[in-house]
Amino acid sequence: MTDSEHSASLDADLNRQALDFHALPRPGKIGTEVTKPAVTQHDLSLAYTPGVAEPVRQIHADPDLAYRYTNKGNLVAVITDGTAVLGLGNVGSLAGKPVMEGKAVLFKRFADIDCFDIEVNAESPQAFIDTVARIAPTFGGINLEDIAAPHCFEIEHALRERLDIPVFHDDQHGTAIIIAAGLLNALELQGKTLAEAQIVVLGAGAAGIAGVRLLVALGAQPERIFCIDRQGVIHSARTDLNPYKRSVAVETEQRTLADAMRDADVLIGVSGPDLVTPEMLATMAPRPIVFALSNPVPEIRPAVALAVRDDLIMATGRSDYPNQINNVLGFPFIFRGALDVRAACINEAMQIAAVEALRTLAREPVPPEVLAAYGLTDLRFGPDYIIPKPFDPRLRERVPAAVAQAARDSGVARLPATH
Ligand SMILES: NC(=O)C1=CN([C@@H]2O[C@H](COP(=O)(O)OP(=O)(O)OC[C@H]3O[C@@H](n4cnc5c(N)ncnc54)[C@H](OP(=O)(O)O)[C@@H]3O)[C@@H](O)[C@H]2O)C=CC1
Ligand SMILES: CC(=O)C(=O)O
Ligand SMILES: [Mg+2]
Repeated sequence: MTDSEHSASLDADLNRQALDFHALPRPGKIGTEVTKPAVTQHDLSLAYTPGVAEPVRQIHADPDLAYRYTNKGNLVAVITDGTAVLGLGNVGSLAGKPVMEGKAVLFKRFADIDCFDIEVNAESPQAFIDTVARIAPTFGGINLEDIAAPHCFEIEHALRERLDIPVFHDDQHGTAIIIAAGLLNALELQGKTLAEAQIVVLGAGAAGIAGVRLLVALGAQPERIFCIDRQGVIHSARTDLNPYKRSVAVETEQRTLADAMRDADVLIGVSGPDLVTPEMLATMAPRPIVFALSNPVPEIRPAVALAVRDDLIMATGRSDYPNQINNVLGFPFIFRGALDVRAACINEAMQIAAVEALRTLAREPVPPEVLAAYGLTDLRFGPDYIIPKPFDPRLRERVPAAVAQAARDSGVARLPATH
C-alpha cells in the first residue's frame, strides 16, 4: 500500500467512526439540562405559573435583572448561515449544524458556557443581521461561525453596532488570536521576529484578513505580508478588490502563490485543501513556519511538508497532529472572560490579552492529564509544541482571567472581575 492509499484508508475509517459517533446512541452531540428541581407541585408553582410571573415583572421593570433570573448571562448563541463551513464552502445552514453543535460542545466542555446552535437560512446579509438582532435578547453573547467573507465583515460590524452584548466572529478573531500566539512562539524558536518576518497568507477571507489585522497590531510589517486569493497575490494594481482585500494589498511584482512563497519565512494557510506543493515549500527561507489551517484537509499535509523541509515548524487546524492551531483554544475561554465581567464587546485589547496568555502557557511544564489525553510521555516547548493543547485545564483559569482584566482596563466591563 502506498503512503497516500494508507492515509486514504485511515480517513475512510475515521469518517465511518464519525458518522456512528454523531448518530448513536441518540442523534446529535448536545442536549439541554434542567437546573432547578421539577419534581413536586410546589416546584411547578415556582418554575412555571404562577411563580414565574414574578421574575417576568421584575425583568419588565429592570431588564438587567434578566442576568439574575434567567440563563441569559451564561448562554451563547453559535449562529451560522452555512456559507463557509470549515473549508467545505457554502454547504448551507442545515449541513453546518454538526459543526455548530460541535462548537456548543466545546463551549460547555471547556468553559461551562451553555450554548444554542442556530442555523439560519437568510436571503441576504441584512436578513441575517435582522434575524440575529431579533433573537439576541435571549443571549449573553453571540458567536458568529462559518460565515463567508466579505459578508462576515458587514454582518459582524452591524451587529456590534446594534447589540450591547459581545458579538464575535470566531473564524475571524478566534482564529487570528491562536495564529498570533502560535506564530510568536514559532518565530522565537526559529530565531526570527514578527517585525522582520516575510509572511504569506493564503486565503483572504474571514480568517485571513482578521489574521493580518491582528498580526499588524502586534508588530508585523504590512509591506512584508502577501495575501493570496483565487486570483493570486493581492497587489495594489488589482482592480477587482473589495475594500477588505484592498486594505491588505501591497505594491509588488509578485503575482502567484509560488512567487510569494520564495524566501518567505511564514505561510499561513486559511483557504482550502492541498493548495501548497512540496516545490513551493522548498523555496521558502531557512527555518520556515507553515500553518496549514484549512479544515478538515490542510493546504499541505504534515508528512509531505516535513519530507521536504527538516528545518520546518509545522502546524495544522486538526486534532490528530502536533501543534493544533485552532480557534477551539480561543472562543470558549474568551467568552468565559467576557461573560464573567459582562463585557459589552470583545475588543482588540481583550484579544491581545488572550494571545499573551496562550503563548505564555505553552512555555510552562505540561500537566500529566494533558500527556495522558494525547498518549504522550513528554511534551515541552519546542517545534512540536508551540501552543497549549485544548485539554489543558490551566486554559480555563488563565485565558478568561486575562481577557476579563483587559475588559476592565479598557472600560468595557460592566461587572467587577470574579477572577
Ligand atoms: N484552524 C482554524 O482554527 C480555522 C481554520 N479555518 C480554515 O480556513 C479556511 C477559510 O475559512 P474562512 O476564512 O472562514 O473562509 P472564507 O470563505 O471567508 O475565505 C476563504 C478564502 O480562501 C480563499 N481560497 C479558497 N480557495 C482558494 C484557492 N484555491 N486558491 C486561493 N485562495 C483560495 C478564498 O479566495 P477568494 O476570496 O478569491 O474566494 C477566500 O479568500 C477554511 O478551510 C477553514 O476551515 C478557518 C477558521 C478557523
Ligand atoms: C475551526 C473552524 O472554525 C473552521 O475551520 O472554520
Ligand atoms: Mg469556523
